[in-house]
Amino acid sequence: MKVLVSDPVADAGMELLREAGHEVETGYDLDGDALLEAVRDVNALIVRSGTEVDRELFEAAPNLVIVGRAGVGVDNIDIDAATDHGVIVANAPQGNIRAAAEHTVAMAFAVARSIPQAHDRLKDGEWAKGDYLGRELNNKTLGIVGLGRVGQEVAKRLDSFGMDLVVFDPYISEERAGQFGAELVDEVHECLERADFATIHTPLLPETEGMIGAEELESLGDGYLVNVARGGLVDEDALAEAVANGPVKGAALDVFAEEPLPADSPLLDVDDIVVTPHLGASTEAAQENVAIDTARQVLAAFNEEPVMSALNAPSMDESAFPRVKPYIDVAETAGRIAAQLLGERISSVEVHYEGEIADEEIDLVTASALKGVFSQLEYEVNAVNAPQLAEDRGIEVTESKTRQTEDFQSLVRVTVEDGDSSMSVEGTLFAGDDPRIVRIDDYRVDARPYGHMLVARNRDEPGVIGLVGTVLGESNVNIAGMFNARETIGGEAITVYNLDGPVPTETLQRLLADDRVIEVTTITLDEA
Ligand SMILES: NC(=O)C1=CN([C@@H]2O[C@H](COP(=O)(O)OP(=O)(O)OC[C@H]3O[C@@H](n4cnc5c(N)ncnc54)[C@H](O)[C@@H]3O)[C@@H](O)[C@H]2O)C=CC1
Ligand SMILES: O=C(O)C(=O)COP(=O)(O)O
Repeated sequence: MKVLVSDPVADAGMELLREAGHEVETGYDLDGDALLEAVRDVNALIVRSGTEVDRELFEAAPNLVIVGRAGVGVDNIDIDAATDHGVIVANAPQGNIRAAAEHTVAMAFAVARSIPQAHDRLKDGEWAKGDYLGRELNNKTLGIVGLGRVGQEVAKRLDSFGMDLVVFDPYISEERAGQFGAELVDEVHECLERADFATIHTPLLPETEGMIGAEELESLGDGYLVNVARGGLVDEDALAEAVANGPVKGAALDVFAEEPLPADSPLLDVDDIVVTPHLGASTEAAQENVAIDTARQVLAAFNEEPVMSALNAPSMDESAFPRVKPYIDVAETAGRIAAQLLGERISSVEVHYEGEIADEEIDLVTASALKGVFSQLEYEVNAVNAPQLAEDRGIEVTESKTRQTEDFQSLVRVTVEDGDSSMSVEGTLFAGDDPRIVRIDDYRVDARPYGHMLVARNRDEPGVIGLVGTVLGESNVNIAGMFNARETIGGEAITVYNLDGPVPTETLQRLLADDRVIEVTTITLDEA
């Protein structure tokens, strides 16, 4: 497989990919058409915050399986576009959070003690001791906006520096905040009003964009703002104004709405605004961590294993995967057969689980059943985009589970419906890993799902199987195996054939010309 790394990532990650036999190329200066050209034949793209991964890029990269973000923030990646194209987006949500938290603490001290300003003047030969009277963090209140992974690490560190902690985060509980010695408040304004130092740690989302504007800075008053999260969270013009002319005392920023920060940014003109060029994650340890984590996600995607930190695809516990994996294939096959047999547009899909499989995480199995159902569509469907596709088309998807089972250790049943008609297909595993289709509609069968198959519904009369054998034989289609099941003697029967090749359309027409044959459907699956 081919991997393009378009932002600088530690060697440890690239080594892992190379050791696994993959081709890894770097292209740190690529953008525009050069980037689109470079992704044309790649299977994975690894980025940090520097690469804009937009819809156009996904359109230009037909072989892309995964975009790995060697870090936390994915605001530079169009995840909806990735999902539409069936591409996994995975980040590395743990490896750099301590680095980001330490940088936050460093920035708070830097601005409160004017370290960069004093440093510059001393380097210029000036002993400006009398010009700086800083503020201590000790005994002050820290307002944390967003108590997620980084926010929590910051809370732990600054709590131990003697700060009182107030948190605004609408998605966490009071108990959770309490575990970090913090008080949860309901309004961002209250958090900022009480804060001597405010620090932001939310993702950049449409809902959080510009969340700290002129009014919020007014609430902060004579305090300091630290932003090591994302530039777009803060109105930069309002901040420059609030620090230059009051009321805000100072700000320390690692991130900017536009990066690199344009030279004419008003932030650069204000002395009490301390800036760093997005260095929060730039430590040796953090870079090694996220590079390795990202490479592992890419390898998992290449191996069709669950991608643990996928943001747009179902995942599961690594230890459970070996138990669930065979059912992923069974569900896809059952979905594929059910949809092909129904042969109409589909308004709902139900995936039912019985037996031991009912105890497992089955999101990936259901996604795979949907992939099977949609496999006849003209474009590439996979477990990443199939659930989205169902939603986009207004197809209702339901799951049901029961621990009880009649005959098999575990069973997956996929039922597709459109209005009055429906079709159910049940699959299981014999001897732990041998996939079998054990029911089609109301018929119990025992069919091996692979290669070219023919499912015939016919009247249960003598000679029909002979007819099918003769007609297939005359078309030079060899029967590799077959299973016949019937409702009642003389009623309807269903026969499933495994064939060595495809059935020509005229052969199907010849079969249908016999009035004992009610319906014939060909199904194409992967070879065994
Ligand atoms: N400067 C740098 O190099 C780095 C920056 N980051 C950035 O730091 C930020 C935080 O990262 P993590 O803590 O890992 O993310 P996280 O997802 O663990 O935590 C985010 C927190 O924000 C909260 N939140 C969401 N919407 C909110 C709202 N409207 N108001 C208040 N809180 C809200 C969530 O409930 C969650 O607790 C991200 O923007 C990330 O990209 C992360 C690492 C390095
Ligand atoms: O992980 C994050 O969210 C970061 O902001 C780090 O960004 P970077 O990988 O240094 O471009």
